[in-house]
Amino acid sequence: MHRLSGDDGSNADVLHLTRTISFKDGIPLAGPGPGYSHLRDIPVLEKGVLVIRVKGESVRVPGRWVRDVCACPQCRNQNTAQRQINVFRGDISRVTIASANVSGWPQHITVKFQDGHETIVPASVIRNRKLHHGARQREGIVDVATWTSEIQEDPPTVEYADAKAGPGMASLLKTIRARGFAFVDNIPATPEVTESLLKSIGPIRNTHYGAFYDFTSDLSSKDTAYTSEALEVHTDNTYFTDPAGLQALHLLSHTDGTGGESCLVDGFAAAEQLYAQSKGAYLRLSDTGVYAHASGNDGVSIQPAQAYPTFTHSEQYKKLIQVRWNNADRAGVATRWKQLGRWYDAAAKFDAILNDQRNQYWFQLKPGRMLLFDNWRVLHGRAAFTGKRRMCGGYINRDDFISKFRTTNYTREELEASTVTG
Ligand SMILES: C[N+](C)(C)CCCC[C@H](N)C(=O)O
Ligand SMILES: O=C(O)CCC(=O)C(=O)O
Repeated sequence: MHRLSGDDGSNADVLHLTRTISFKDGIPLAGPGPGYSHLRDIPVLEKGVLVIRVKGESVRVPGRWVRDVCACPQCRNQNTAQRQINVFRGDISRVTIASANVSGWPQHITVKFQDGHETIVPASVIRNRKLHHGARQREGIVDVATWTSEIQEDPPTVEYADAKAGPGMASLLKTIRARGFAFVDNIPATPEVTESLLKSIGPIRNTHYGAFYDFTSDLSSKDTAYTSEALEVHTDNTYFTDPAGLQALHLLSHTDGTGGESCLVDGFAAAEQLYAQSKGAYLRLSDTGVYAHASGNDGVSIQPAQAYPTFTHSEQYKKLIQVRWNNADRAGVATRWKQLGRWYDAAAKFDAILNDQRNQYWFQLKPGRMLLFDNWRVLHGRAAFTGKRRMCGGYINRDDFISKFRTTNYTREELEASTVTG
């Protein structure tokens, strides 16, 4: 068991995600037992809190969880299956349950919130909340310089003419390692040149969106990126076991309309702020796995190999190496019922930091200025827009990104010294 100091200073046992795998006849039997298949008792409402009985124990269900899992058209995009609400802020974060209708049990319960919103919670959703249960060269470590909105004064920028190869490419990738992103200026505003530059860094990852992407708001892929809606800041690919390391966005055109401004937040800076604000919350987001999904496209139902925490640390260097955060694509929190409320409290703190304008860098992308950012660190979002907006770019694997950084910034001897003996 991994003991955490809870926000209220209490010792909270948080089941560490490392599972005990016992081998029987060579067949690995992994993980904890079945979910709440024994959930027979009808949930009851006690003073506005839904209470279920699990293994004879009364468990309080966080109201935010009930709303968070609401699958009605208002709360969940019926085309993309993505969440369209944010239970961490605003009125919705404070709503309590007014009544619960259990006439549909054991199939479902219908919960009515104080704001009048009704949520049908299938019993399967409750049951299925199973307990899911060396060197600097080698890792391409550089001194990380975190930033907040002041980065707008002097955003990291490299000229395309320099970035194409050699020292310019080394400088571009070192800048991204240190700051989390860089603009490539005066790049020809064509998909061909954009793709070529990306390929000079590493292979473009092929996903269910295709490889090099050139998209607009036509829902050609069932994801809200393919709409004209606002996107709150997020990291991409939280539904992949291995989210892309680099993401490129190059606006090719935007006609007959306005909006679509881009926003970046340094996830490492936000994590630092959370740690300073509440170590308990930071640790909670470091030790609680979160599932994510990509389910909109026909024939696509992607989930990561396991639930990964919001903050991942290098076991070797005890450094924060990855931030994973996507409110729309989140699919479930792998923790006990009794810890769920604390996760939501910690997540709400982190969401507030991300949503603090002092941490947000807003700018308008334009043709000829490509954005390249570290998708393991920097969150990105956009404002809603009107008109025709065409964006292109691509994903590059984390390992390919670090590989190119290393091979352009270190000599072969340094690399061999750190790779073989580090
Ligand atoms: C970049 N491209 C437009 C191809 C896909 C965007 C996918 C966005 C997805 N919700 C995620 O967060 O990963
Ligand atoms: O359209 C944009 O500006 C960004 C879309 C987005 O967030 C993404 O492609 O991941």
